[in-house]
Amino acid sequence: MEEYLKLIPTTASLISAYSSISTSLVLFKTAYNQVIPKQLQEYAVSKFRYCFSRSASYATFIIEDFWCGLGRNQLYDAARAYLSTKIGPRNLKIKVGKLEQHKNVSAAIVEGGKIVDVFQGIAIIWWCVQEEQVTNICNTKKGKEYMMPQAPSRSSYKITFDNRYRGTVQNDYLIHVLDTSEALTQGEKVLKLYSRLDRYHESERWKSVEFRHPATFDTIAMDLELKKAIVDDLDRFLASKEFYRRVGKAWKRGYLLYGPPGTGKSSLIAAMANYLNFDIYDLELSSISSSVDLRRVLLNTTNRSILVVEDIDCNSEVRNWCRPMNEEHPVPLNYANPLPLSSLLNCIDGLWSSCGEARIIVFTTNHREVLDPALLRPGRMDMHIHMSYCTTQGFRVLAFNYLGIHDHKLYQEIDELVESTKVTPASLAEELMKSDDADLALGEVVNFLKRKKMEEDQTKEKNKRQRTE
Ligand SMILES: Nc1ncnc2c1ncn2[C@@H]1O[C@H](COP(=O)(O)OP(=O)(O)OP(=O)(O)O)[C@@H](O)[C@H]1O
Repeated sequence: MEEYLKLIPTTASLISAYSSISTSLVLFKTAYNQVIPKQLQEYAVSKFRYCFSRSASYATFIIEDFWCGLGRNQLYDAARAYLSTKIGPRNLKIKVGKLEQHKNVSAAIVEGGKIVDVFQGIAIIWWCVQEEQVTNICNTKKGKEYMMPQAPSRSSYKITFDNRYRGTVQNDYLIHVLDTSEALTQGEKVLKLYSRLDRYHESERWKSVEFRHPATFDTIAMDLELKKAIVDDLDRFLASKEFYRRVGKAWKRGYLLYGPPGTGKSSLIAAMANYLNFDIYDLELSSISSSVDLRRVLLNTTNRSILVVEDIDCNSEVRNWCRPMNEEHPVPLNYANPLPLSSLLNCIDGLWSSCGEARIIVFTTNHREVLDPALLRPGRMDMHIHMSYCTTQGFRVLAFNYLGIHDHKLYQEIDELVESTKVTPASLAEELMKSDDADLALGEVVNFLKRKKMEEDQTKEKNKRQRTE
């Protein structure tokens, strides 16, 4: 035992060993700095780093705001939301702000800022990078300076990590970032309405504005059974991801809305978008110059969105989708290089079958009867929705929207008039808006309907006379 005790160093001997080691280190450092030239020192350090980096090499992923010029990079947006939760006291300089729809102030890292995240024991370093805007000042032959147009500045995130964990980062960590950001932003989504400039402006990208249309299925005045059928169809479609995957079809649904102007086609699209929480892409076909352009435009739309092509019977590019001219609906043909219907539908089928996410396309027309049967064929547009003149059920919905009433003594008279005239919900909505007082507003509706009925009766009488003459 005594033998073993002798081997344990005393406190005094430990202190003396510590002081001699630290003195030697200081002496070594001084000698190293004084004797070894600076260049040689840097060479030694770089060699040391090289040896070290061979055992642990670092990989870098770059996440740009736009993905290969094709569209917005979802991962970039997700990273921004994700990183806002990772900001800590070490981030001395951060950006702060608040959107109208958010309850709290949000934070974001500044350009050049760094965040260290740990996932399954792997350290992942994030950098926020912003490419400088390039302003080129050029000289003309006459010596005058002029500014070249500025390229828009691009933002990106850079992540660095030990390359040995590349698979985990690529397959698990980035999915974790996407999932976390989705959970964080759930319920905060502000719908967007995207549109494009015409083909003469160099605008490849969609421009968006916030979409805050108040229409919902509750406020749409239409046949109740038809309304229920649309809602059920949308629900079934959303729940059928597995079905579409199994049968190898693009997870998309097409709706053709037809009916006279002012019957609520645009309102129904807005109600669908609000119900599904989908953005809207308003595609003006006259802005498309070729099939290649169409492809690029469609690639730039995001998943879970509604692509709308309004008034397809009026659109010059699709007039060849219409039957030849007839007296009632003069539709001139012979447009130069119109975009064939098949191009649009094939392009949609081809592109959307690989996106794996729900997409909806809506065509609207005031004249379904002039459309090419190819568009009306089953399988092209899944559901044809007739937006009709106002019905008595529809009027009840409108009256509740505008006056907040379920019943009124004038309803019986209004019902009879509505059933015997062709009035659009838009024109009735206009009458209802004339007063907040239900008696006055409904009085205006009765007068309007009586006038309408008289006009219609007169027209019928005139037509009858013309036919007998
Ligand atoms: N079915 C409806 N239910 C509720 N409101 C309606 C309905 N139809 C029309 N309206 C009212 O009339 C306005 C115009 O209707 P909307 O633009 O939706 O009709 P539309 O059929 O798309 O017309 P157009 O063919 O001219 O584009 C709407 O803003 C809304 O206030």
